[in-house]
Amino acid sequence: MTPTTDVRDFVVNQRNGVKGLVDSLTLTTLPSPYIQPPQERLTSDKIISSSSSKIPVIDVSNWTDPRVAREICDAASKLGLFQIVNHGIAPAELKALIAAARGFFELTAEERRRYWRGSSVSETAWLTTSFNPVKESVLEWRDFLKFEFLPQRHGFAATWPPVCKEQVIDHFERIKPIAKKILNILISNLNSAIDESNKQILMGTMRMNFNYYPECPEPSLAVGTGRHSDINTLTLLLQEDGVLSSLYARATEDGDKWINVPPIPGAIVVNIGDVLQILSNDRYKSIEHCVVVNKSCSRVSIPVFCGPVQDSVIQPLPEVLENSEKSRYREVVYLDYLKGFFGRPHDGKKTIESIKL
Ligand SMILES: O=C(O)CCC(=O)C(=O)O
Ligand SMILES: [Fe+2]
Repeated sequence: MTPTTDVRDFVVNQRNGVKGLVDSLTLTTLPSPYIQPPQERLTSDKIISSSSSKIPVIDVSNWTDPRVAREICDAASKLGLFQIVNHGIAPAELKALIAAARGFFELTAEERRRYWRGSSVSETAWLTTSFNPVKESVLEWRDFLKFEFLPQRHGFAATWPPVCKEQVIDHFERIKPIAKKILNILISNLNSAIDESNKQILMGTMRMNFNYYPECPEPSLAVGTGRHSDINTLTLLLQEDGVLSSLYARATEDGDKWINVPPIPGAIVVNIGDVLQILSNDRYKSIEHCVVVNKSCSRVSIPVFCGPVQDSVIQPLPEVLENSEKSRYREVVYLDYLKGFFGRPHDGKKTIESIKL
């Protein structure tokens, strides 16, 4: 990269990512394609202190304890986000996964580029930058590698990067039963059950991101991940320990106030996605969240997204509408919903709003 190279071209079209940008230049100011308009910056006046409002931390060491179900359903219907501890995945396994993600981003730009979206050597893993660079007027300060978990397809992971392949498969396998237990609790609380009619909607697909946020010369002007709610059913996110003040959740549905979701060693952040909000006809809330970047250190986060298969029809569960309650959403095929979300820049809860009746 030379001083005259166009930054957007270097990062996006030449497939270097923002990691490639920080590695090839000593940046002292934020390049203009990353400068967010003031309304998108998370300034301190928008942040609620964690002493006045807290993210629930739920001990799930005994899944059959009615307290666990109560706390999960309560958190899903209020904030739409909570953390779980004592979930059974060993801290050393989580650390190994974070190290594997860092290992991938420490490969050379040329090695990383082999996985770039559109020409990746793997059909089920691809790397890209920002969120939707074609549609975004301002880019997000993030690269991410996405994995699709297709255990029924022979050799689905054969071409995944060797530096992280084993850890990613292990993590999918460890997260799956935990996601299932949480979904079971949430769905039972709606007087329904996970069965043949809805299991492909609830967790027919599992995807994982390695999100990588490089150190940023002027973090207050940038965003790592812009405001959005996840569109799937349930997300289980691993944050890297020690990188504070990064993930923020909207504190109230109206108003521009945000609360930090602090990393707790060994914990997993769980958030409700749009599909669960729709299935429950608004009893559960998908939570808007965003990520702030850091001046002195990079950060890795690893969400696992459980969600519907593409041809699922998404609408409130029949049990929820039993007492002639009206559906608040028009039914939608998940593929169309995906296209709506991925077809525009991150924009809060615009996708779910677009199908509100
Ligand atoms: O980096 C994080 O903590 C959250 C990332 C996120 O919201 C996402 O990948 O959907
Ligand atoms: Fe998210």
